[in-house]
Amino acid sequence: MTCILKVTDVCVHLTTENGSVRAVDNASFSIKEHETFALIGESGSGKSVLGLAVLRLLPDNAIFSGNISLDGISLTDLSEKEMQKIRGKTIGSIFQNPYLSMNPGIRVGNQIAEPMWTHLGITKEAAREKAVSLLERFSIVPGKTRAREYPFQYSGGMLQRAMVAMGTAANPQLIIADEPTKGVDSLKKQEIAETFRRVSAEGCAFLLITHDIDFAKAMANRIAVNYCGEILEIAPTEMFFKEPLHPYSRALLDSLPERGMHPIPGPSPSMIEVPDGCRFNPRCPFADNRCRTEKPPMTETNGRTVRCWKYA
Ligand SMILES: Nc1ncnc2c1ncn2[C@@H]1O[C@H](COP(=O)(O)OP(=O)(O)OP(=O)(O)O)[C@@H](O)[C@H]1O
Ligand code: NI
Repeated sequence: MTCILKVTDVCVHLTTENGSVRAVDNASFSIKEHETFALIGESGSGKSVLGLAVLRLLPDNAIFSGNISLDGISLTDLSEKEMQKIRGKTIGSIFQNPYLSMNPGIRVGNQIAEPMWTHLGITKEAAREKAVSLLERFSIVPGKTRAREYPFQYSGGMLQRAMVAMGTAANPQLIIADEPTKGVDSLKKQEIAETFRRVSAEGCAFLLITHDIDFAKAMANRIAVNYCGEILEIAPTEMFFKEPLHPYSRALLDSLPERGMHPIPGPSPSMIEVPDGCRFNPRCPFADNRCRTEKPPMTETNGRTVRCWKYA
């Protein structure tokens, strides 16, 4: 299967008064066509920054290095104007808060139609018609009436679905969904899962950023575990949940309620003064001298990739 997204050795450091925040370091992974790839890990570990790096929407204080290519085109070399064509067309994005992502003063139908007339080169009229059918596809009925309504007239779940409709309007090849289930109840979560599956069945790949591990488990083909700005393990979902290899992955799963809710010992590390060697070493029960001084490489082992000296 061909890769749709290829992220190679990406680093994003954010300059602040207190020093440089190492939000993303040496991130490398690729997402295949039709694949859902989930990036999980604790709050502040750099997941969203990595998603923004792919969209080239990093804040002004960000220092970026590395390469990101989409379908063979290096996004890092594109001008902002070229990048705008990619955003919303080839890459769709869905952010956690539908109230923030949707413009309160524009009719929902027009918001969904907009990426189609700007990116697909169809008339506004045709785009509006397509928006109506998209709404109906996501069970927002009757589409014609609903399209003329404003976001405040929608329930939270409907807005979430409308947002997915908007993110998928221009038939993107990849969707970046950042915390799509944050603050939604389990019924709505199921609805989101269903809409994602529908879009995925049509061939769209997903970069799913979430700390909802159950949602990642239900949706993803592969899981990447992020810790303190680094990816520590990438594994096929089933393998990962059956036998996580990295000590942090294990600790993360053991901290889940269904696995006994064992907290991970020790505090989360600073993102500015990051630990030497393996970033997890201060909290790792297996850490030895080398773990404290030398950074482990990403190593292929048993069908997955792990950044740990135990497997190097
Ligand atoms: N504009 C910014 N300037 C400085 N630091 C920032 C900026 N944006 C994010 N950060 C820092 O970068 C780090 C990574 O943040 P990020 O939002 O990517 O984490 P996350 O894994 O998505 O967390 P969450 O699960 O809470 O969304 C954090 O330490 C955060 O405080
Ligand atoms: Ni985030």
